[in-house]
Parts: sequence; C-alpha cells; structure tokens
Amino acid sequence: MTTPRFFALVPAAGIGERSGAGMPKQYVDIAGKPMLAHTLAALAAVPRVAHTLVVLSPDDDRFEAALPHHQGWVARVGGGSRAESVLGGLAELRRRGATDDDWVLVHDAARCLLRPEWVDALIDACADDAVGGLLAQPIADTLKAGDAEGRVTATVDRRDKWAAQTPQMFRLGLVERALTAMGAAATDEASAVEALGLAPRLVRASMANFKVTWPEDFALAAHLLETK
Ligand SMILES: Nc1ccn([C@@H]2O[C@H](COP(=O)(O)OP(=O)(O)OP(=O)(O)O)[C@@H](O)[C@H]2O)c(=O)n1
Ligand SMILES: C[C@](O)(CO)[C@H](O)COP(=O)(O)O
Repeated sequence: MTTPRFFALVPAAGIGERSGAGMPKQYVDIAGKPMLAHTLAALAAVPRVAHTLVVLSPDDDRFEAALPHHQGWVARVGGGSRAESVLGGLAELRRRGATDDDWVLVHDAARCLLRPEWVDALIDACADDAVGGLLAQPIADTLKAGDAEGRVTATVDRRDKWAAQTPQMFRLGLVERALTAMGAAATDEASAVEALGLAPRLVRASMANFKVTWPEDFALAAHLLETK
C-alpha cells in the first residue's frame, strides 16, 4: 500500500452575500492582499500538504488579476452550494491523481486567519484516526435559540457543544461518499460523515480561526493579520 498523501481543497466559489462587500468576499483586500491570498499562504506553509486545489466558480473572472503570481492548482468546478463545490474539487483531485486513501483537508477561503501550526495540529491528531476530524472550538458563551422576532425561545445546554471550523480532514473516498449521499444540505464535511454513522475527531482550535462572514468581520480580520 502506498503512503497516503495530504491534499488541501479550498472552496472559493461563493458570492459572499452576507458580507455586503458587493463582490465575492474572497477577493476583498485585507491587510494589503486579497483574502484568498492569505488563506493560500497559510496552507502553502505546511510542508506535509502536497498540493492545494482552489475551487472557483465557472463564472469567476477575478482570480488571475487578484492573485497574478499563483502557481498552484486551480479549477473552475464550483457549484451552487459549498457541498457541490467541494464535490467538484474532489473529482478534480482524482483527475490529478489523488486516490481513495489520500487525505483531503477542506478549508474555507473565508477563514483567512488560518495558521500553519493549526493545520499541523489537525494532521497530527487525525493522520492515524479511522475517521478523520476537524478543527473546532468549545462554545464559551451561553447559547440561546431564537425566533423570527428576535426573541429567545430557549437556552441550550452548551456543555457538549463545539463550533465547527475548517480545515476538516477526511479520506477522499469517505468524504466523497458522504457528501454525495447528503448533497447540498451538508454545511460541512463532518456533518456528511456523521450521517454515515461515524464520529469525526474534534481538534481544539482558536477563536482567531473565524470565518469572515459579516461586514464588520473584515476590520477584525485586518487587525489580526496586521498585528500577528
Ligand atoms: N456555492 C458555494 C458556496 C460557498 N463556497 C465557499 O465555501 C466557503 C464558506 O462559505 P461562506 O462563508 O458561506 O461563503 P459564501 O457562500 O460566499 O457567503 P454567503 O453565504 O454570505 O453568500 C467560502 O470560502 C465560499 O467561497 C463555495 O465554494 N461554493
Ligand atoms: C464549513 C463551516 O465553515 C464550518 O463552520 C460552515 O459550516 C460554513 O457555513 P456557510 O454557511 O457555508 O458559511
């Protein structure tokens, strides 16, 4: 049996509607570079990652101008949901030689605060795991359920709750089967794997690995990148 390799897959085919940026948020300039460039630089600094594949929308006409010196793998195989974009990327990894047993670390383009040491920690924790796992943060705040009027309907027991982050690391064959079965309803890879009856490993991460989602997140990300 050949030694499994580690590939990173970065879905970057979203439109960033919640960000209010008026353009796909992965191309918004943060601390002097497009958000996506920060994300890719962190993954490129992990020697165990053999290749990183960026998944763009088939309509993307910004990538080459935004990242003119990029030399890594890029494919315009994104879909209408994050899960479809990841599935398109997995098929592309196969076309480029990846096989069922290789590990794939799926990481949101929008988590541009990623640090190489967090990726290494995930790989160290999961490389010998039968299922795989994800970076995640135990919930520190009291957790509320709310209704459409913005009123609390319940306080949710937070003791076993974690906020899922990325990268999420699974074998190519497993994550492809899981996402194919669950489809667009899968908001992350782990939930699709869970639906197969498996229990991904939770690897404690940092709050700083947050996903730039809302308009105010750009300033926070810029501050953290400028002061790191
Ligand atoms: N059809 C999609 C939707 C999302 N993504 C990617 O999945 C990651 C996480 O998604 P999210 O933060 O929700 O990004 P957007 O979908 O762009 O944002 P929004 O939901 O606000 O439109 C992002 O890197 C985004 O580019 C993708 O590749 N393909
Ligand atoms: C994958 C993810 O970042 C884990 O928290 C999250 O589920 C993505 O959700 P989004 O609605 O696509 O931003």
